Amino acid sequence: MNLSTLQFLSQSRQTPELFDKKMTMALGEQTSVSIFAPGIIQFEPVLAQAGADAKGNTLKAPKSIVLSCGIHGNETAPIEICDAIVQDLLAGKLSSPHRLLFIFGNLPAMDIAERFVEENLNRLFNTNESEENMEQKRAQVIKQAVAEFFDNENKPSSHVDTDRYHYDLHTAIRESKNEKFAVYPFLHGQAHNKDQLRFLSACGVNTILLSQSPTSTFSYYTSYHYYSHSFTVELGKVRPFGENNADDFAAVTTSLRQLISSESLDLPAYQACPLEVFEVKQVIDKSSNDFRLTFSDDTPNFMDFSEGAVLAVDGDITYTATQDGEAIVFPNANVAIGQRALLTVVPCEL
Ligand SMILES: O=C(O)CCC(=O)N[C@@H](CCC(=O)O)C(=O)O
Ligand SMILES: [Zn+2]
Repeated sequence: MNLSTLQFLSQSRQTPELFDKKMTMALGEQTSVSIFAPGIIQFEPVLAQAGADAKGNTLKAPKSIVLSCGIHGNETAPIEICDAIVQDLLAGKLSSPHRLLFIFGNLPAMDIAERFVEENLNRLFNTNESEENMEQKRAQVIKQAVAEFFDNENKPSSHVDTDRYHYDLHTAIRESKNEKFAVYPFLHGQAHNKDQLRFLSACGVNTILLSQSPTSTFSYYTSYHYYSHSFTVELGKVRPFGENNADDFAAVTTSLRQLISSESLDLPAYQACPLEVFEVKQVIDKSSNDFRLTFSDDTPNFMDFSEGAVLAVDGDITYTATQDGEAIVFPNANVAIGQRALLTVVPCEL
């Protein structure tokens, strides 16, 4: 296989059978490339594997960085950003001192421009190992690739001393008052990392939601099992392939490329970052086909409500805002029964 002419994403979508077996190849003299499966590719610096440069000097340990996109097939902007980065790495236009794993999540859903084919892939990152449909099978393949990449024999002892990173890139169904935002998965009492928020701010992501409980999302999975600095990052609104405005993604594209290509980053001070932090107040699951939201489909994420305002009705159950300023995020009445249909958030201090 000629890596310099490989069109990794488009060939993964068009001829996935090419990548059915794991393969490892050299990319020039500096980089080893492993393809785990269609849409899953790793880049690893050869010298870093040996731990020393040509003169025998010990090298700084490389970061291990996972960039995932297309976990929802119609969230195209992150897919386009990661596709361009992978193409530049393969063509030798970009190089990295770090270990990189790119995951293009739901390839069949990309082809039909849908969030998923049979089941929401971002609700399958838990201990369940069923393989009854395409998304369940894909979740197992992704989990296996991540396990090999992070290699828990060398697991850090906490989130404090980790050099593992996972940015799961998405776009949202609705407009958002705060256009770019990130979900910081529940850390089970460990401290939130301000350097990570500085990096997200450099990406143009200045709104952070602190999750308060375990979830079955990909970012919670890597955070919990591998102690990576993990985030679900929402970069804007869902649009079809080719309809994303590159200017809207310039800061995140530049910052991700710097993260990949530099030993260390020059980030603004935490105090200088215009961050707004929220904590999740209510996680509202749909429990019946009678579930409905009380606000219109064009109500944006982060619209806030007064205490007592009715947000959703589910048969006999009425969900209301519990305090003034409680805001809605990810409202979706069309989810499967048992799944999250709405989050509410309130401002908080880190
Ligand atoms: O806009 C929406 O309603 C959904 C956008 C999206 O896919 N969000 C993620 C968030 C995952 C998390 O909470 O960490 C999802 O719902 O899977
Ligand atoms: Zn998504």
